[in-house]
Amino acid sequence: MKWHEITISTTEEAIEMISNFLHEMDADGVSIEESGTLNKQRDTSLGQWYEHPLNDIPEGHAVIKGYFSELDTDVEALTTALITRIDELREFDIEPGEYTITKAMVDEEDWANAWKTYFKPIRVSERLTIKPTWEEYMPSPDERIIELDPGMAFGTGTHPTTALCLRTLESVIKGDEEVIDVGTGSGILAIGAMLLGARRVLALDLDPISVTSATENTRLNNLQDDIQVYLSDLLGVLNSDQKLNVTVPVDVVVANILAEIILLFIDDVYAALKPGGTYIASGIWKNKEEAVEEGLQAAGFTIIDRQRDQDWIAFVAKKPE
Ligand SMILES: C[S@@+](CC[C@H](N)C(=O)[O-])C[C@H]1O[C@@H](n2cnc3c(N)ncnc32)[C@H](O)[C@@H]1O
Repeated sequence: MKWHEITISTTEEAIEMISNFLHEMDADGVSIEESGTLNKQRDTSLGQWYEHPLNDIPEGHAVIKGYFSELDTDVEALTTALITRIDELREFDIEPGEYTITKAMVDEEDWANAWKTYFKPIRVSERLTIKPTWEEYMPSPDERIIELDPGMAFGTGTHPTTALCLRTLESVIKGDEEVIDVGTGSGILAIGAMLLGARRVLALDLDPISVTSATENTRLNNLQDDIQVYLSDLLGVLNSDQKLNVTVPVDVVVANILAEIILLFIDDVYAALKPGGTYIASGIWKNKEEAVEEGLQAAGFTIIDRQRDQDWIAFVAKKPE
């Protein structure tokens, strides 16, 4: 099936109103891309999580796209109505700038895959490179390749929190560890841990789309015998009678989840680790740094390192021997 894609290049301040207009005009889908800055503070009050692809949109600008069925859309009438409504924004002190509107026809397939344009091989740490499955790449002899098709799941490696975890795993994994990856998303950290020398990884996520994606990526990297992917709310699966591929307590737990969630289950992580085990806690925006630091210490952990990327922090904490 084909779709009309209406693209509006405008200012950031006009995003909310223009995307509302598109919804009111019965768009079947609306996508918003802002400038490639990755460090903006976002509303995470409902647990929302944002991953922006890098792009070439200037700071303060945005590109909004609305998708309308080719079957029942009068695209000329729709564009005229849209221009009228955008021009009216100035009366409400919202400046859409010198906006442009362009129209195109796209296949459903193109629409679902548009984000892939920005996802290129990226060397994320000394030894690890993330390679989208559809890209050609010749690694150097010391590089280990994470083959990835994240689909709708989080975890392309372009987000600072993922990169922080992979770099930290590189210093923590010495060989033969059993690891639990909580909130595995695309499975990227589980795969990274295996490539760095871990023996086995239990990869958990609450979201069925992530479980499917992580399972597929595990297969793409030929690690299906070493990584077990489960649908689990945090460490919930450890309390079930499910047969697991790791023996709890384990050597390493890694979690790249929002600070609010990290704080919820620190005691469970502590219990799931061997004495001397390591907890890599990431996904922490700078305004929650102190709270997580206090939470880790209150649970009994010793903080041995903290890494930063932009305004994000990853803690490396040890359970005493
Ligand atoms: C920021 S993404 C991290 C993905 C990947 N590990 C990475 O580092 O790029 C957070 C993941 O945690 C999962 N998640 C959120 N709450 C969860 C919960 N209560 N239990 C398990 N997974 C959860 C989300 O579905 C999402 O896949």
